[in-house]
Amino acid sequence: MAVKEMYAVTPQWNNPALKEELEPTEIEFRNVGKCFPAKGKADAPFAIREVNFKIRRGEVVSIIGPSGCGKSTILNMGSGLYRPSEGEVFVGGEPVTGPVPQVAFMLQKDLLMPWRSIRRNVELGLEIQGVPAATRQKVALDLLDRCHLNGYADHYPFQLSGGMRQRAALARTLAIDPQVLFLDEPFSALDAQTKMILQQDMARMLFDEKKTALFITHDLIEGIAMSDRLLVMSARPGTIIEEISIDLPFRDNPLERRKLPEIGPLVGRLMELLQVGADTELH
Ligand SMILES: Nc1ncnc2c1ncn2[C@@H]1O[C@H](COP(=O)(O)OP(=O)(O)OP(=O)(O)O)[C@@H](O)[C@H]1O
Repeated sequence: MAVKEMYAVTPQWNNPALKEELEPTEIEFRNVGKCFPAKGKADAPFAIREVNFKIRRGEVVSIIGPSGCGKSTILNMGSGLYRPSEGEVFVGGEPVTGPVPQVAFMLQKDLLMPWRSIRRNVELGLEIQGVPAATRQKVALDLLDRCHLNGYADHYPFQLSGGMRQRAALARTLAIDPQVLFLDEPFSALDAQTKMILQQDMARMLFDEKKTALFITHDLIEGIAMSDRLLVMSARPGTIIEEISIDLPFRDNPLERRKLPEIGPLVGRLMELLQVGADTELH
């Protein structure tokens, strides 16, 4: 049975019409294109073209697509680091014309500062905002507790495992209390089990605090387990070729969602769209 047929009846827990009524649009890309002019070349090829999508407040949406199709470019435009060459980007209903304060980024590399303790790494964004030391410390310790790093506040990054460092990076990302999170493959450097545990923590926090997240992943099951919706992109110049609603329970519990029988057909559909194995002979 085709995936589209399987989900023809939209269940009550994830009725997009209901959500549309309740939640405003948080992120919108309207006909967005981006080209990067190369030195000495008159015409710059487009990296992405005619990218259109809307994300409502509290939704988690994953972008899946082949390497180089422009996923990070989309995140960089959403956070105001890059300007579109054509079209418009909106966050929180406002056009993005520079760095957006209510947005935070989390990357594959934790980028913790080696000379700062874990607590002082988490406090960094608040320090830049001029938040008093006592408040910063309270926020940081509370977040470290929620990220299961209780007792590691005075350690330095080199004393932590990869998974713990990424937990610290998550605490730092959440410290400024952003409404929107741009997550660029935050778990891809971790081993499979640590990755699943961190996905679980992240999913719970995003759900409990109704954060809006745009998430890049190459891991198809991770995208399905963590998201309300998937945006599937074509190869360069990247554009969105399909939107898939993940009408499954447990958006706050990816460990449970992974076990659902619907995951297999959804992975199959994504593999078809991404043409995984199409030009490879299997022996
Ligand atoms: N600052 C830049 N200057 C020039 N070209 C760039 C720049 N940033 C991205 N590109 C180009 O734009 C295209 C899309 O890059 P991007 O990093 O967004 O892809 P991606 O889908 O995130 O890739 P991957 O999955 O491999 O991380 C690539 O061809 C890349 O070389």
